[in-house]
Amino acid sequence: MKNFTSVNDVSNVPDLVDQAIEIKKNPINLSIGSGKTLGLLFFNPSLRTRLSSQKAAYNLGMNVITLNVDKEGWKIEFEDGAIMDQGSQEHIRDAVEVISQYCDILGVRTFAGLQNREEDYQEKVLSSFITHATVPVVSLESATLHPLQSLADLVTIREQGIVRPKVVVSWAPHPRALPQAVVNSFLEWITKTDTQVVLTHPEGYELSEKYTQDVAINKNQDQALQGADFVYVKNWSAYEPYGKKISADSSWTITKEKMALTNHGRFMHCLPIRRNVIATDAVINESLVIKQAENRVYSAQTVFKTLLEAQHEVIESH
Ligand SMILES: NCCC[C@H](NC(=O)CCC(=O)O)C(=O)O
Ligand SMILES: NC(=O)OP(=O)(O)O
Repeated sequence: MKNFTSVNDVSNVPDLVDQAIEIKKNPINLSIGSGKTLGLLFFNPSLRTRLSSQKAAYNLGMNVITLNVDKEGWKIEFEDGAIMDQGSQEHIRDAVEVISQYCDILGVRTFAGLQNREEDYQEKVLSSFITHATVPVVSLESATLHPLQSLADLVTIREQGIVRPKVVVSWAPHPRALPQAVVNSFLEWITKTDTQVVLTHPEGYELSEKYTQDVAINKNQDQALQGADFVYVKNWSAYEPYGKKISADSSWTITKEKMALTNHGRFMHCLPIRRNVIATDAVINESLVIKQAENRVYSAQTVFKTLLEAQHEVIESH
């Protein structure tokens, strides 16, 4: 593994899930990361990703340096060849080459701007990091994907021990327009496992075909929920017209009554969650959301360990 930015960086998804479950049993392994530094750069807010990545790094004996670029950094320029006589103060090329010297793994969080679909789906910011970094780059949620979350979600599902579960992925209402990253990513990871996946959303919330081609879609939420073992819920804004909120239909909120349609289904959400909008308190309080967040530590730790081991192999082979 060179970078960790999507499921395509992983050769065997079930194996990686197994590794995370093994690490969770015995998480402290201080030797592998001793003397190594994890750099974390945030262009957007975070609670779980920031803290679980730090905790994972500490479990491996690493040091951690963090910069909230949006609040504390210089204003970054992303255009090659830009004449920087306006607002931006530092070019991404210089920033990333400098940061690469300070760390052994570089994590980046950069949400979709939701203004320009092409720019977001080309992963303009994350791609600049990959181009200019001289160390492995880990996505801490990018414009279109959130692989550390998806790995933790697969660990959480596997821990329930259900053979070939039915996993229903449902849209739910939200007061703001949100990115498609979490749902895109979950779909590309869950379809690499032995599960039956059904996606449900209102008319107009179709995702990019890239992420839905192997997925059954049923736009009747009640029908989709029948027999579900897991109900993975997320709001996202429209892919077309891009980034727009086109419904606030509260009949899509997940309630106890909706969960009663499932096969004792377990509710899942990446957090943060708008309570009594996405789902009711009663549903969230009995859900897997806290376990998902717990598993973020072991998902990050598995990825950092894999990347550190790959670096050791390169050094030894020289
Ligand atoms: N990292 C987890 C999700 C992050 C982001 N949610 C948010 O921005 C929610 C903010 C709010 O509730 O206003 C998203 O949907 O991609
Ligand atoms: N689920 C998740 O990524 O949470 P944060 O945005 O708080 O990191």
